[in-house]
Amino acid sequence: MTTATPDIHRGLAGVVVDTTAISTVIPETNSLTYRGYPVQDLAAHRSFEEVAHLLWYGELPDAAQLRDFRARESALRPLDRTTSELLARLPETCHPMDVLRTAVSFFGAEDPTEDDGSLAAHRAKSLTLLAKLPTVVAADQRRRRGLDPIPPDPGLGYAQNFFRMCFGSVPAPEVVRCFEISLILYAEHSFNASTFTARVVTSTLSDLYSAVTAAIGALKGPLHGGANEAVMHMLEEIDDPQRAAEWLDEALAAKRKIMGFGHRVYQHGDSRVPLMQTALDRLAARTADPGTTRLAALHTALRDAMLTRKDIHPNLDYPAGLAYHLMGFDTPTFTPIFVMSRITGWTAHITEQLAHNALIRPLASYEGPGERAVPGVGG
Ligand SMILES: CC(=O)SCCNC(=O)CCNC(=O)[C@H](O)C(C)(C)COP(=O)(O)OP(=O)(O)OC[C@H]1O[C@@H](n2cnc3c(N)ncnc32)[C@H](O)[C@@H]1OP(=O)(O)O
Ligand SMILES: O=C([O-])CC(=O)C(=O)O
Repeated sequence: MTTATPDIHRGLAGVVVDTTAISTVIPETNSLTYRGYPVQDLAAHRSFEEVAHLLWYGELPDAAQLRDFRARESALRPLDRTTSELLARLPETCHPMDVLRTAVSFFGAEDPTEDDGSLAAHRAKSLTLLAKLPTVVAADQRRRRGLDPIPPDPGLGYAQNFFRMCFGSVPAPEVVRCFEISLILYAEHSFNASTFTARVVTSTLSDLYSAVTAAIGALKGPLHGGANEAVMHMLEEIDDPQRAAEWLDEALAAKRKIMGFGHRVYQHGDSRVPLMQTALDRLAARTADPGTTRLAALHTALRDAMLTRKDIHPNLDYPAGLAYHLMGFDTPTFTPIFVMSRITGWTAHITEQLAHNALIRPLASYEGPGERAVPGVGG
């Protein structure tokens, strides 16, 4: 008897596994919409809080809804003492993504409604994570700099408060705006690896904290969210704009993946890059510092060389990585900032998965040894 060889979809490339009403990526036109709205228009004209509301509730908030959303979010920002003490005890040798993963896992252990799968409970947990994650990220960056945490300020917006908790002050509005644009662009991207991870965990009817903890693990990798940090390490390694092309030739000859380039879904450029690049250019233009000018020149030179040699375009991590550096964040803080944003998309997907759940469990084509006897067993 012959059995037909099944089609293998390694990496699930091109496989449509479910429907979603949250966002759509249209690779043919390089476009991305959240609940139908073009992400570029949202990023240019709306706040991150408004976009979070849109992703969770399906509509942009009116003025009263936004006031209520902001009040509830800002009230949830402080960490309790136990969490602060626990996180302060984690080794500084671990990556800040490990701290964040541990924090979410601990929030789950502390939450008395952990097993309440209602929509209201899910929304409350999602808001709690949105509010508390920046407090964790900022405290961890300060700890690594030998500084005490700065408590959240409920009078400040999400982005402004994060800057204040990190650095003790809020930068110029153009800098905050650039950061907010990055948060909006990072918020949601359909069935990417970390979101799909969250959906897989949710599909077993596990809890929201477990799904988010797993998603953080998936985002950490350099082929996914970890690339925004890897971009900065790469720029530091190349160092000189004049060396960009030569470095690239050597890296490609060595079969290295060039961080911040390429995308599973977009073949002709990431829809979010032009807006983020413009925001980055504005940020770089704010200073005459020679180090910034050099980094910006190197960033452009590497992008141009990659396009000439491979016709592979930058993804969002390429401009976002350098933008976060210019804003003053430490490189290991970049991917945790991505988490602070993508938590909105993850939790929207967790809710959607639960609303029409099917256990996610694909098949594999076996290619190991044929059936054989365990030594010493049988005749
Ligand atoms: C927010 C995000 O998560 S966006 C993604 C962030 N990740 C990165 O920037 C890491 C670098 N990029 C990559 O590794 C890839 O482009 C991915 C993982 C993002 C997408 O990968 P896939 O869809 O699986 O495509 P795959 O890796 O098979 O690439 C297809 C071809 O383009 C090449 N390619 C794609 N991206 C790159 C890159 N960044 N550097 C060098 N070559 C690349 C591959 O080597 C491959 O060439 P081949 O057919 O000659 O073997
Ligand atoms: O969609 C993907 O594969 C990666 C991702 O999360 C993004 O680009 O924002």
